[in-house]
Amino acid sequence: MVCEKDPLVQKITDLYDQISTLDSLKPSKDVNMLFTQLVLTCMPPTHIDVTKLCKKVQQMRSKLIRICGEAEGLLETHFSTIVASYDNPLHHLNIFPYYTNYLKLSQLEFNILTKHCSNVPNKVAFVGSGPLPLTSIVLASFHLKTTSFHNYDIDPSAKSKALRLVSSDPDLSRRMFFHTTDIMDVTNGLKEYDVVFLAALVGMDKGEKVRVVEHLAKYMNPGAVLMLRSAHGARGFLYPVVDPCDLRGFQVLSIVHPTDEVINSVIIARKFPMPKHCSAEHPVGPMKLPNKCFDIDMLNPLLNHVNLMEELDIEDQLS
Ligand SMILES: C[S@@+](CC[C@H](N)C(=O)[O-])C[C@H]1O[C@@H](n2cnc3c(N)ncnc32)[C@H](O)[C@@H]1O
Repeated sequence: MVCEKDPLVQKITDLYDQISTLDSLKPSKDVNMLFTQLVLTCMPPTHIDVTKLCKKVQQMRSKLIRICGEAEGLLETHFSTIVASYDNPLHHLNIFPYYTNYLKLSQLEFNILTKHCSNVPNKVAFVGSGPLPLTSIVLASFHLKTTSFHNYDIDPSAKSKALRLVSSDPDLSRRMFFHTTDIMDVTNGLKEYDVVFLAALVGMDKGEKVRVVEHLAKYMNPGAVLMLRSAHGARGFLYPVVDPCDLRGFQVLSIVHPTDEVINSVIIARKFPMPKHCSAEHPVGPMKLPNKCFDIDMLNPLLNHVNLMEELDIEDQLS
């Protein structure tokens, strides 16, 4: 059990106390300084397992994740507006301070996707795309150049802001679509996608995340791929952690934990083909191989020498 006496937890708690008393979470010198300190504190690999926190620290973590989510939304809105003020917004994405992080995260997600999928996806959904849909833009621009991207966001302002970024680009304006809706209200439309990305901030606690995943399991096409963003170690104080056991209805193929400035872990899973004895209401549980398969490879050369830990690829185990 990890409690508040742990030195790392004490440091995170101290930063939480300062951040939670800020008048506003909008980007400013103080906000940027505190969140930079928080990210640098949570980034290094650590012994901490956020599923084993004492009640008091768990409560602080839940509040901190929501605060980080709100601040991230405000940061993306702030920079989306600045980038959109240029004639060719897509040539100015590097104004966003975490643009290179998204380049690396999208490269990693593309490498993982191509490792498990032989065909180039025709249609991809990104759930929780936000006012600055960098993942869709980077994947569409550099990696999946014939794929169409359907971006879903519950926030009405996200669509109008995102459209201002891509509408001046002849290629992306034809391949990028934006929908304002709660993903829980999208049903049979989910069947159209070869790949669904689920943003880290959709489902802010375990219960919410599981409900979203179960909804996707119910309506996604059998055999379609789900790419989820999670967190590992102390990074679990910044983002919700997705446990393979939460992925009922999916076969978990690989889990990758970057150890550099790419904060999110990446999980790739495939929706089971619907067995005869199951129905959409009662999806089959995840095929989770015994834990002995979940060895940690410090560096997997197949993934372009990105600094990461990879939990062994399940499909290799099955072959
Ligand atoms: C701020 S963006 C940040 C995306 C971030 N890069 C990530 O990977 O999570 C997260 C977006 O998810 C959206 N969102 C949260 N819950 C949602 C839901 N149930 N359906 C659709 N969008 C949702 C929020 O409105 C927000 O704009």
